[in-house]
Amino acid sequence: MYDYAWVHVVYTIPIALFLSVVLAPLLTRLDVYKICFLVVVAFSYTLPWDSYLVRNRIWTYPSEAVIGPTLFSVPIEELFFFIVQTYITTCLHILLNKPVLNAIHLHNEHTQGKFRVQKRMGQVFFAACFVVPLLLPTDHREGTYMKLIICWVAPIFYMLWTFGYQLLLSLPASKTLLPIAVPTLFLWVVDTLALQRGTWSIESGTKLGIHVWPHLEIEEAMFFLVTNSMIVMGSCAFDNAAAILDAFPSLFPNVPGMPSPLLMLQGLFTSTSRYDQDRLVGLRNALVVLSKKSRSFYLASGVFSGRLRIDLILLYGFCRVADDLIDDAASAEEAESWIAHFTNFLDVMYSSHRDSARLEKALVPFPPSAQTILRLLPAEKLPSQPLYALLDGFRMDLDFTNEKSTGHPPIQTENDLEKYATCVAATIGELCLSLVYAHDPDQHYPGAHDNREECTQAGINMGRVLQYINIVRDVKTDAETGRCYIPNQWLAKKSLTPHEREQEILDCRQRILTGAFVTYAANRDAIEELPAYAKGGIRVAVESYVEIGRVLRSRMQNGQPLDFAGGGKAGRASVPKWRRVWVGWRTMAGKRGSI
Ligand SMILES: CC(C)=CCC/C(C)=C/CC/C(C)=C/CC/C(C)=C/[C@@H]1[C@@H](COP(=O)(O)OP(=O)(O)O)[C@]1(C)CC/C=C(\C)CC/C=C(\C)CCC=C(C)C
Repeated sequence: MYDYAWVHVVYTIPIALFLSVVLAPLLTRLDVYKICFLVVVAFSYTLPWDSYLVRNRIWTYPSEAVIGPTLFSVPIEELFFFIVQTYITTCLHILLNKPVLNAIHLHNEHTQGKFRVQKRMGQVFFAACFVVPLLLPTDHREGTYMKLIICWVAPIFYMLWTFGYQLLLSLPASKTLLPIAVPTLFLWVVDTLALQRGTWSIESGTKLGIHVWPHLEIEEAMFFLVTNSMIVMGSCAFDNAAAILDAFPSLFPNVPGMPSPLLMLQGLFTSTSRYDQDRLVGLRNALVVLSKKSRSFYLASGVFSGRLRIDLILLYGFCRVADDLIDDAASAEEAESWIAHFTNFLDVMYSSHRDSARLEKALVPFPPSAQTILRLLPAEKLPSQPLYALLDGFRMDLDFTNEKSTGHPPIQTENDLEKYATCVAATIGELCLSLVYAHDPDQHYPGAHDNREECTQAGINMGRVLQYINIVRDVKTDAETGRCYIPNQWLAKKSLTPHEREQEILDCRQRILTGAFVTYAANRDAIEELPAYAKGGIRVAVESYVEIGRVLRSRMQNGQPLDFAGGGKAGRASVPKWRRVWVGWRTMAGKRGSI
C-alpha cells in the first residue's frame, strides 16, 4: 500500500533533510537561486517525457502502489521524485564545490587552444548520441526505452556541455564526478528495492533485458546516471555563468546579487577570447599564495562569494606579497627599498592620472608572479590611507634590525604595541570592510549603511585583536628572527634564571591574550550589523583566527606548552583542520565560540 510514497519517506526525504541541515548555514542567495532554477527546469523538461512513457505503458505503476493524484498521467510521487532528486544532487554539488573559486578555472582559448578542441569533441559526441539512435531500425522494440532515454538527454547534454565545458574539464573529479556517482549509486539501490517490490516496473517488450545487478535493469541504471549527470552539468553551467560575470568587471561592470537568466546567458555567450588572461593568471597566483600562507583565511575565503571573495583574495595577495618581500629581505637596506617600491606603487595606483605605462613602470622592480597579483589590487574600492599605514607597520618591523646598533627594542610600551597592531592589522579590518560595503548588493536600500562608521571602528579593533593573537602565538618563532613584540617595559630588567624568564614571557603572553579577548568581546556583536551577504563570512574569518587564541588560552590554563605543531608550521600553535572546518560551519550557523 502506498509503496511509492514510502520510498520517499524512507529514502529520499531523510537524505534531502540531512543535506539541508548541513548546507543551510553555507547557502548563499545565489545557491538558493540555482537550486530553484534547476528544480524548475528539471521538472519542466522531465514531465512531458515521463508522461509519454507512462501513457505508452513503457513504465507502469500498480494502482495500489501510488496514492492516486496525477498530472498528465504522472503520479504525484513521481513528480516529487523529479524535485527531490534534483534537490539532493544539486545540494551535494554545491557542498563539494564550496571551497572552489570557479573563476580560476576559466581560460582564454586564444592562449589555451586545447579547450577548443575538447569542446568540439564533446559537442560531436553528444550530437551523435542524439542522431544515431534515430537512425537505428524502428522494429527493435526492446531498445525503445533506452533509445528514448538517450534521445531525451543528448540535446540537453550538448547544451550544458557547451555552457560548462571549461569547469567540467578543469575541476577535479571530486567536484564533478563524485556528486554524480554518489546519488546515482544511492538511487540504483533505491530503484533495485522498488523494482523488486513492484513499486514501479518497465514493461517487458520495451527493455533490453540486461541487468546491472539482480533486479536493476540497465535502462533504470542509465536513467539515474544521465539525470544526475544533467543536474551536475546544469549546476556547473550555472557556476560557469556566475564565474564569468564575477571575474571580469571590465566586461560586466554591474552584476546584481542574483543575476537574471538573460545576463547569465550573456556571460555564457561571451567569447572566451575576451577573457582577461592577465586577470585570470593574477587571481590564480593570489589564490595559491592564500592557500599556502594562511589556512585560516583560506578556509574563510570559501564562505564568501562573488566579487567580494575575489577582491578579498586579491587584497590578501597584496598584503602577503608585501609582508614577505620586506620580511625576507637580506638586509635592512633591501627591505627599505621594497618599502619604497610599494610606496611608489601605491602612489601610482592612487594618483589622479593613473595610466598603464606608469603602472607597468612601478611594477618593474617586483618579481613576475608578484606583479600579476599587485596589478589587480582593487584600489578603486579601497581607501589608500590604511595601505600606506600597513607599510608604516612593516617599517616598524625594520627597527628590529636596527635594534642591534641602537640597543633599543622598538616595542617599548603598550602604546607601541597598539600602534604596531594598528598599522599591520587594524588597517586590514578597515580594508576588508571597505570591500564588504563596496560590493553590498543591498546598498541601495535606504539606511543600508547607516551604521557603517561604528562597524568600521569595530572592524579596526578586531584587526588589532587578531594581531595580538598572532603575536602571542608567534613569540617563539619571532624570537628566532630577533623580534619581540612584548613591550620591553613589561620585562624585568634584572637578570632572571631561564625558568623565571620563561614564566615571565608566559605571563606577558597571557596578558596580551586576555586584553585581546576583552576587545574581541566588546566588538564581535558589530559583525551582526554588517551587510547580510557578508556577515557570515566575516564571522568565519574572525572566529577561525580567534580559535587559535582559544587553543592558546586553554593550553595556558592547562599548563601545556604553547609552542607546538598542531598540524601547522613547526613551533606555532594552530587549530587542526577538522576543528577549523567545524568552527567555520558552526560559525556560519550563527554559533560563536567562548569569550
Ligand atoms: C577571507 C579572506 C581571504 C580574508 C583576507 C584578509 C586579509 C586581507 C588578510 C591580510 C593578511 C596579511 C598578510 C596582512 C599583512 C600583515 C599581517 C601579517 C597581519 C596579520 C594577519 C595574519 O595573516 P597571516 O597570513 O600571517 O595568517 P596566518 O597567521 O599565517 O594564518 C593578521 C593577524 C591581521 C589579520 C587581520 C584581519 C583579517 C582583520 C580582521 C577584521 C575583520 C575581518 C573585520 C571584522 C569586522 C567587525 C565588524 C568586527
